[in-house]
Amino acid sequence: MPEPGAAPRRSPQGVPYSDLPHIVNADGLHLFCRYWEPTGQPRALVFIAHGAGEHCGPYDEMAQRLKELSLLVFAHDHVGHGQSEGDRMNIKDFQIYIRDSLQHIDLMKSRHPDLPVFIVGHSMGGAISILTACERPGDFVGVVLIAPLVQMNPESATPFKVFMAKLLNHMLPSLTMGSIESKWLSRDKRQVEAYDADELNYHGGMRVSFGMQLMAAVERMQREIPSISWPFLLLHGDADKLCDIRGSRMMYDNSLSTDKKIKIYEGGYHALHHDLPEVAESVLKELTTWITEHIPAATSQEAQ
Ligand SMILES: O=C1N[C@]2(CO1)C[C@H](C(=O)N1CCC(COc3ccc(F)cc3Cl)CC1)C2
Repeated sequence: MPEPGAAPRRSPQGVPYSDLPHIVNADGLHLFCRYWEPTGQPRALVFIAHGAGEHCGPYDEMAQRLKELSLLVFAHDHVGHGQSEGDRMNIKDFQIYIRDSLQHIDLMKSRHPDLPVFIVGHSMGGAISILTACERPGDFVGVVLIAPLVQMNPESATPFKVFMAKLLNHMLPSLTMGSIESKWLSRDKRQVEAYDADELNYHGGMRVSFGMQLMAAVERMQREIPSISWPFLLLHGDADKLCDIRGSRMMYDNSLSTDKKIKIYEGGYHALHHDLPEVAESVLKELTTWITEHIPAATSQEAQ
């Protein structure tokens, strides 16, 4: 409980967290949460991990489709994103995103101990999803990855640029590099315009220190992927300029998982779930079908 008489903690947009669904992370930061709860008995829990600079609001359509299938969907804005506290798109350790995701997942599991759990992650949220599932390999029935950040884009991360980023990180960690070029998110101009107009997205430059945390996460995934054995679905566009498709191909080829599927979208841009309408619809169908097919059949006592 807050100190008596203390000013209420407010979101970056000035809304008291007492008026918003939220959790408080291990560092005392308030994270804004969203929940999509089906009317009847839920069949599974689905955690959605959003990407860098965005927030969990744009996943509403996806979450509604999952809710219609009696799945209980939940998400939060990562530290420093959207309506959560924290320096905008800045993190001292990528592990914080994973720790917070596990905190929220554990909270929902405590409320629904008998439900299977899935994770859906996009881009940096895909990296968070992969590393979260690696920390708890037995906890998740399946992981769905939409254009996950697995490998650096070799054009933008040449050895020279990586060397310079590491050097700059020691000298000027708060120096900003370029911002996320929204034109590469989607071939649908309306989606790009919506992204650019969304004030909950971060449109500033990416700090060198944040880039370093992303690189560290990429290096950690390279080490973890050969021991991955949990089920996953990979969806990636082959015209993705923000997260190279070679990362998804490498994960598919080098993981131990026997239950894995990769679907490549010819000409698809980065945010496939917000790409051309026919692609976005296909992604929703692939994702909802894969998840429902992976919900374990009810055991005899559950069926009664
Ligand atoms: O619909 C959506 N998708 C979003 C936004 O809105 C795209 C964004 C997202 O998460 N990424 C796209 C950019 C990428 C940059 O990567 C780096 C940059 C510097 C560096 F030094 C090392 C790396 Cl790895 C990270 C992943 C989420």
